[in-house]
Amino acid sequence: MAGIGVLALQGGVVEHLEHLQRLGVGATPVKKAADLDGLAGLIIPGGESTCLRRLLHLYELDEAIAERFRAGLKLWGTCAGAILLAKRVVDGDPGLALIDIEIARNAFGSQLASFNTVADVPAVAAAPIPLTFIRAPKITALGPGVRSLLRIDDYYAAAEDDAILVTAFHPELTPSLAFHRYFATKCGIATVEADEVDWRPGDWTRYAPLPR
Ligand SMILES: NC(=O)CC[C@H](N)C(=O)O
Repeated sequence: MAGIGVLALQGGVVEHLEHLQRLGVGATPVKKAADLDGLAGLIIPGGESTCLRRLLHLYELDEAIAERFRAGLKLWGTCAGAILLAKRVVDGDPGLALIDIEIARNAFGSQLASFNTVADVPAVAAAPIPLTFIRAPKITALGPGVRSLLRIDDYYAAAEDDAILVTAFHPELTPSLAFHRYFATKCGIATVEADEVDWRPGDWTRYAPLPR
């Protein structure tokens, strides 16, 4: 069965694998090009985008991912992963440069400006979704062919084209499985019913905002 890989060089890997497993989706850590064999989708996790860009190059995974992408591999970048997938990085160098968006790194300020919020994302789930932003970027412009999934204030927090999903936040660090289910569907992979972790806005504290 085709599954979904999680790039496992640096950053938030385990939490993505666990969310996929809760949905009954085959989940594989990807450390080298051969690990991409047979995958329908790849998640590029959050972490540190300059570090990830260098590691992708060092392990020759940048070329391998671009090649598989041209052959139909679907991609989802969360936070640093979204930065790596963007064609334009404000004041920075692009990485894989595969989706026509502009993105600004560290756009909320320092790590202390990390925060949780809750938003309606009608294309992804009927109920509001919890969102965790950690020294997050802002998606500042969308090219033709890219759709907004969530706009907040002056930025896009989630967007997609036909083959790539990008989120400025970290769904894998929340109790919600909605974005993982959405990406699995985009990859043509069926998910199991429910197993949605029960939560109510305001009562999930695992990643509460840091004290000032
Ligand atoms: N949570 C994250 O992935 C943070 C991204 C990080 N600030 C960067 O620019 O690489």
